[in-house]
Amino acid sequence: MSFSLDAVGLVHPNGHRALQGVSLAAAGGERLAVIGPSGAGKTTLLRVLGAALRPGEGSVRLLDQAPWQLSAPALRGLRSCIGTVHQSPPIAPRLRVVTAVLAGRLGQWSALRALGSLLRPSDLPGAHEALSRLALEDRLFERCDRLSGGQLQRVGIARVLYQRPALLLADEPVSALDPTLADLTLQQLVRQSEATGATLVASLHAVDLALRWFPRIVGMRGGQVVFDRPVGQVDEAMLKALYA
Ligand SMILES: Nc1ncnc2c1ncn2[C@@H]1O[C@H](COP(=O)(O)OP(=O)(O)OP(=O)(O)O)[C@@H](O)[C@H]1O
Repeated sequence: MSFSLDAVGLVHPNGHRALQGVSLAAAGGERLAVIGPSGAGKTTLLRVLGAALRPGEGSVRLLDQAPWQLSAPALRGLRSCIGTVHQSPPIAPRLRVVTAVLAGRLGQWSALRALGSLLRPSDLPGAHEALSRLALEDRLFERCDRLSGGQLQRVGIARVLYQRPALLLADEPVSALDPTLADLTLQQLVRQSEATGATLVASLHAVDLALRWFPRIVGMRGGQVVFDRPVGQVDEAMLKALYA
């Protein structure tokens, strides 16, 4: 199993319950889209899958490990095998695009190599290849604060493609992109999953994109999974009820 959640519940520090009784599992290489209205708990779910949030209830296994029973170094090692595409990527504004992309492998490199790469980019062909998949190769040496929101979002995705994680999580990965780029970007995420065997979980507001690119659709509402079906079994009535 790539991940499995059993009866997971999570209450945020302000007392707001974001997840309740969530059970969900996926085998390596599966591709799931998580859809549902704003506030349904999609981001919270992805943060649990990224070992960034520890739920108060239920059990979590990620890449065959129980993250919250690991030592700190082992947890860091597990996190380096999980890649997250954020809605707004956490990228320092003054960083050059090439450095931001190469940072995808910082967790896998020795401290010396990581430091060296920050000072002098060590794998230009790798960064170029990841950026060219998102039509951004001409921005290799641009500073990140000179990019548009959509370009920055694609740099964040190139970084995760370069990382080559075993579990690839994408939180609204195409929210800042026009329809053509959104399609190209999802195609690249799917290709990555096919080429590397990575499990891909993406939260999406664009239901049409979820249905086009993902074989399995998970509907969330009010912190709960309300359906989990192969795409061919998701119909209009289910979508209407989900967003009602
Ligand atoms: N850090 C936090 N502290 C307190 N409450 C939070 C926090 N993060 C999320 N929430 C609350 O938890 C619920 C689920 O939020 P979450 O961001 O997971 O939903 P979502 O489905 O991703 O929403 P959206 O589609 O708008 O991004 C919401 O009611 C939200 O207000």
